[in-house]
Amino acid sequence: MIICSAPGKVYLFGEHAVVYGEPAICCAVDIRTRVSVAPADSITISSSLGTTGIDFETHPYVSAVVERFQDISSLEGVSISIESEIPVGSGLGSSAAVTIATIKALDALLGTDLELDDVARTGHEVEQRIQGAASQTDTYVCTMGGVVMIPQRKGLDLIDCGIVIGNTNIFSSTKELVANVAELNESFPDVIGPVLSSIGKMSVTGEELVNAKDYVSVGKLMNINQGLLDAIGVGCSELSSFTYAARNSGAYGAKITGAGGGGCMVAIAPHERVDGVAAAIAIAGGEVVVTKATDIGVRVESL
Ligand SMILES: Nc1ncnc2c1ncn2[C@@H]1O[C@H](COP(=O)(O)OP(=O)(O)O)[C@@H](O)[C@H]1O
Ligand SMILES: C[C@@](O)(CCOP(=O)(O)O)CC(=O)O
Ligand SMILES: [Mg+2]
Repeated sequence: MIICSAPGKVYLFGEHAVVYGEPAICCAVDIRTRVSVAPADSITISSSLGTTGIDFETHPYVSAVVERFQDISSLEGVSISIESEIPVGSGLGSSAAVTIATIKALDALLGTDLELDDVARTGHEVEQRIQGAASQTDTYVCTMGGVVMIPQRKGLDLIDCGIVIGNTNIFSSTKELVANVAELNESFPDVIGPVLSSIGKMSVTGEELVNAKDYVSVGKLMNINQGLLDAIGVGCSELSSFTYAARNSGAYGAKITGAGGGGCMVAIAPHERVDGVAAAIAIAGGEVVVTKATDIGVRVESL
């Protein structure tokens, strides 16, 4: 049996705008999805969502990965088992993590010898197929780890501060939220276009600030980014309440991470303020995950 794992991620800046070609800064975090694969007579995919064969209702991402390997190798049967610390449909990149860990595990099992760039590219193609429109951000960051600027694929310094995530536990589908933003952009292109390009400018300014470890300024920009995410309709009252709770208890800054509409917000905070920020988000009703940036991308855990 082969086991591979891949990390989740948070966006410091740029979700949604990155789908329109604007830059984003995304950070791999220390919560992971593990995928085990073993030779078998037929195809079985088993996760907390159920046990199926190739099934685009229950396991769209993993099914699409299996179909890719059927195209490039002689794959007929395999047993795939998924365990994840990343909440599903939450903005933490669970779809990218399960996709990338499955690609790496099947690559190791079938000896297809994919380079890391090929793993990321194949993962992006799968996200595009299932999500409709998808940027390369989640699949690239989850493959490589670290803090990455997209589309430049430039590695930035790992952020050295607390990362506190607040989960609304409201499931939100990235595909739907991306489609909603597209609709808004079609209705009001002259209004939404500049909002998306302003978000992109925050990533450009944010790059230098991250590398300078100026987290006070990074936090201020994250707060501005949050206002613009609200403006494009991907907020909700719980996300707003958690972001204000985090800011009022000493976070550098706080915003939605990922698709929004539910899912998670992320705060960055001085290490000594992490407990206070976590408590404030919990009192506001959030399920809290305290984590840190990681430079460990996809990896083989055991062969
Ligand atoms: N542990 C898992 N096991 C099986 N499928 C998963 C798992 N985690 C995520 N997925 C797939 O990813 C989808 C959620 O992806 P998405 O809507 O992009 O949200 P997220 O923000 O979590 O990436 C799920 O509906 C499921 O198809
Ligand atoms: C909204 C978007 O920018 C990020 C989505 O992230 P997640 O699936 O919510 O973790 C979409 C994308 O980049 O493909
Ligand atoms: Mg996703």
